[in-house]
Amino acid sequence: MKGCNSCRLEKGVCGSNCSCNPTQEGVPQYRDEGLLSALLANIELIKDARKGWSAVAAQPIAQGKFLCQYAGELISTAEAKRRLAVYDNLKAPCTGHALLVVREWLPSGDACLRINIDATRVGNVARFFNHSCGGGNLELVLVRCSGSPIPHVSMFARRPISAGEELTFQYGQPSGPSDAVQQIGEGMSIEKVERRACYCGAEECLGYLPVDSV
Ligand SMILES: C[S@@+](CC[C@H](N)C(=O)[O-])C[C@H]1O[C@@H](n2cnc3c(N)ncnc32)[C@H](O)[C@@H]1O
Repeated sequence: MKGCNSCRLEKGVCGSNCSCNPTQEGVPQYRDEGLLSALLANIELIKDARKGWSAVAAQPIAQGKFLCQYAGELISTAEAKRRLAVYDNLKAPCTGHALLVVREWLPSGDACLRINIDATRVGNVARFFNHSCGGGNLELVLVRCSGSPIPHVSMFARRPISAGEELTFQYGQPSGPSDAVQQIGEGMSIEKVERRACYCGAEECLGYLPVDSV
């Protein structure tokens, strides 16, 4: 199926929000949600042959420094499931979706708030942060501003980061009790989900990207 020239998704997925510009093929296109211009002074985008676009620190970043929020379309779980099914069926090079699913668990571990943020077409620089099986150098913190029931997914440096280091975090990490792992969705077995090779290079690398939870 012929995909959109810019966001690389199939035409049906590439909707009215898409900022595709066929004349700039190869340049990642997305709608800047405000923080990007300030961040670009400190973060560079480079293209890796196997991982696609990667964000790299242009100068040292102190431990604990706030980098950005994970911006994107806040969508329902039903819509997230629909999109993930489409994304999972895309063949290379149409592989780089950026739909983040975060769960905020109650302390009891009995229930959670599921937050689905799709930065595939609309987002900020966070959509270029790749996965590391070793935990990466960024951590996601759920920050709730007064009056808002939905927390912001905020990204901080979890250790000092050197200039030239790629900015990564661990995809698929639960936010809550350690046994509250993400589940493969009902009716799906791990064999039915195409595993994508991971090239994070961490010692702990499992060889595959975490499977998106549906
Ligand atoms: C949120 S996007 C990150 C930016 C992406 N590299 C791009 O070019 O748009 C997530 C996608 O990047 C790729 N990716 C991220 N981390 C990776 C890794 N460790 N190894 C291989 N591919 C990776 C996968 O295609 C994944 O679906």
